[in-house]
Amino acid sequence: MFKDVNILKTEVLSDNWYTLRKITFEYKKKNGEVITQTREAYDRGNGATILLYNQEKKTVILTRQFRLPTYTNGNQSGMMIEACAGLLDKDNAEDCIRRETEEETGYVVKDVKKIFEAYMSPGSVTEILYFFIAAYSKDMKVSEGGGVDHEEENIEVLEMLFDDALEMVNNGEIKDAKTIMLLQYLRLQGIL
Ligand SMILES: Nc1nc2c(ncn2[C@@H]2O[C@H](COP(=O)(O)OP(=O)(O)O[C@H]3O[C@H](CO)[C@@H](O)[C@H](O)[C@@H]3O)[C@@H](O)[C@H]2O)c(=O)[nH]1
Ligand SMILES: [Mg+2]
Repeated sequence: MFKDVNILKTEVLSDNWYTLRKITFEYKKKNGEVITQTREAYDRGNGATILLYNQEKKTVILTRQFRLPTYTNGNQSGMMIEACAGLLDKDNAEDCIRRETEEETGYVVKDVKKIFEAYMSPGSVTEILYFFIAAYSKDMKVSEGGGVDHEEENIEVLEMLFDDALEMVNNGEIKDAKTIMLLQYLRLQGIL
């Protein structure tokens, strides 16, 4: 029986660091007509991201790092202010985000709360991103953070007032989608 979607052919166009596939498929439209389409899909795995917040100090922890793709598309310095995030290895999203939090920010947080998940670029990138928040305090800081040396991550850790971060969304200094979603979530929920 023909389903609404039927994959006919998958070609790997590139599998250097991540995988770019060209997929030809049949798709049944609402009116019953079956059409054949080809689409490219970039598979870089799935990811997790977290916003650390402190309700007493009214602060959040963010990171700053060079992001080459943005440099090629209008971001003059290539630097991006982002919530801590990382790609899932074989571990689940919560274990991954705890590990990334320690590696990138130097904090070992206690309770992490999953708030939602989202496809960040559904027309071209397969990735689903798992979103978390966690309270942080000074005593949870165990190291400088900054990322893993062998992965050549050069990550700066920023602690800033939540209101300043929201203002940076308004004035365009923060332009990363996951970070904007997390900051807005904290305000919408009345957490900060
Ligand atoms: N050598 C090499 N390294 C790469 C390449 N592509 C990425 N990397 C490096 O691989 C590391 C991956 O680090 P993670 O912390 O695991 O992932 P991330 O790049 O921070 O990903 C997070 O942010 C992305 C962008 O917002 C998200 O898409 C992703 O889900 C996740 O949240 C980074 O140091 C990155 O520079 C490549 O083509 N070659
Ligand atoms: Mg990262």
